[in-house]
Amino acid sequence: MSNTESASDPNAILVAPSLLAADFGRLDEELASIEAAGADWVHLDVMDGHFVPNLSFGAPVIKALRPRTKLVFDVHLMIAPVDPFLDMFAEAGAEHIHLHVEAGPNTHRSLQAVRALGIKPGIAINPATPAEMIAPVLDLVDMILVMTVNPGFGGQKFLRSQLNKIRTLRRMADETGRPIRIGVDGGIDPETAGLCTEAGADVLVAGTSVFGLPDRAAAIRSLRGGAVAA
Ligand SMILES: O=C(CO)[C@@H](O)[C@H](O)COP(=O)(O)O
Ligand SMILES: [Fe+2]
Repeated sequence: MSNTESASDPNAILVAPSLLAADFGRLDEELASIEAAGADWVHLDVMDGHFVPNLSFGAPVIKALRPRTKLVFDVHLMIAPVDPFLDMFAEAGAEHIHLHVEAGPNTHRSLQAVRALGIKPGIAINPATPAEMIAPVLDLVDMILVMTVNPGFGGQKFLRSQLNKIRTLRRMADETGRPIRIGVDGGIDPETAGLCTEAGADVLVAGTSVFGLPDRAAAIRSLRGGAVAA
């Protein structure tokens, strides 16, 4: 199934390769490779060296990449504070913005600001944060991003402890009566993809298991295969 066909199906499992694991010296070629390989979205990890102990790239890089691909820009902000930078990411071409429930005390305000900019809001949640922490903002989001590693780095080991949280969040999301996608981010490979989709996730964010393989189409097929088999 092509990227546009699967992305328009509300029941489809979507694959969002994380550019963090790409070759930063050839980002436009790397983007082209995942677009041709059938990726649904591209996941863009923004790190500030404060909310997480690493730096990646910011709005200027995202803006420069925007004309290079038709893929949906799924931006994961690992920054605190968030609010002063939202306009910048909107202007850069973000179509989704995930901000962390742990990033500040005014999560409602931040999510409302994302929506007001015409961007789909997502709430990201760290492994040590209980599912209930995002109950008060579920009516404001289109997506939940469950961190299945502690954020800050690619290539980490999947935390199985998050599977119960995915189940709980799937129930909470369904109870809203609105379609809310649940993404999983960190250590996702064909095996862990299956565990996550079985628990209720429907977006697979994957860096190493896509960009670490020379054949990106085969890598994305394997992720979808793992998910379907669950
Ligand atoms: O947000 C993050 C890390 O903080 C992720 O999006 C990683 O980029 C996923 O990388 P892999 O675990 O798939 O290598
Ligand atoms: Fe991410």
